[in-house]
Amino acid sequence: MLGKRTSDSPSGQQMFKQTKLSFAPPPSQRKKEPKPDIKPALRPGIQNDKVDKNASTASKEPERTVAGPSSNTNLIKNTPIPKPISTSGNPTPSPAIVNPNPKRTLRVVEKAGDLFDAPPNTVLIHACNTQGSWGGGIALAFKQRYREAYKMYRMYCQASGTFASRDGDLVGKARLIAADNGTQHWIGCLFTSKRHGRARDSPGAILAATGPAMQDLLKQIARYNKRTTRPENRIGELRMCRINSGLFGVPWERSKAVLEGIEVDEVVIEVTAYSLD
Ligand SMILES: Nc1ncnc2c1ncn2[C@@H]1O[C@H](COP(=O)(O)OP(=O)(O)OC[C@H]2O[C@H](OP(=O)(O)O)[C@H](O)[C@@H]2O)[C@@H](O)[C@H]1O
Repeated sequence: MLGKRTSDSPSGQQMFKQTKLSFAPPPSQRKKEPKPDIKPALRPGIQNDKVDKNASTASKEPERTVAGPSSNTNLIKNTPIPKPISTSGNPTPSPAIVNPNPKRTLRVVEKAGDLFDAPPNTVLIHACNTQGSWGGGIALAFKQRYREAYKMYRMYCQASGTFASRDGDLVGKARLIAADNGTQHWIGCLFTSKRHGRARDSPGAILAATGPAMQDLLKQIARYNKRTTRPENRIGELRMCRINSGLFGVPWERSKAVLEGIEVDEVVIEVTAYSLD
């Protein structure tokens, strides 16, 4: 689904407007954000006061430091609340049909394909431990592709006091990291297990952490997009692998069910889960 934000602070109907994007200017005309933050705000404990103060408990979304190549984006906005179904001859439809306040939940769309084959401004989401290790599975592929992002992730884990087996409070949280390799991708780290390998959390604990972690990530993305004035810099699409289903050993359908139960309010987000099979 394609959507375009029509102003920095869309309101009312604008939030629900679905249009195909075509705002990407040619490279020569691309402008940087008016106040480019030259600080890599992803370095907790070092350059971002907010992150520094809250590194162990909160996730602060980063600033992308340079306005890079743009692309069509397809941030998923709220779908309009369906109008009540009017049944002729029945002026008072059954409450089962008319829900004045329908719950809106995350949509999970599944596709076959390589997660990394994604356009700019896409968040690539994967499940992480809180120990600072991207040692296997798709995490290792992330590490090989996004070296600096891996360092940021590792540093964040260390700054959060979870390194070296100390108690981690990152479980159930997330970290949004700007990719460093020219792809204009973002990395969405969902901390769904404290440890990894044989010491990973139980499937129940991983599932319990998955919902809050995803919600935390969605908040970070929404905050980033809200404060980013240039549409070409906004995050447009969310993609994930079948999180938790490999080395973490949790059947994908169970994680998917958790994700689909996440309530979303202001902005309804759709996430596409890619798998190679
Ligand atoms: N290019 C690609 N495109 C699309 N899907 C791809 C793909 N490549 C692989 N997949 C699939 O992606 C799913 C997740 O499977 P994974 O085993 O990776 O992740 P997980 O979430 O179960 O576990 C997390 C822990 O694994 C790591 O390694 P370490 O513990 O550090 O060693 C972390 O650090 C964590 O701790 C499986 O369906 C794979 O088929």
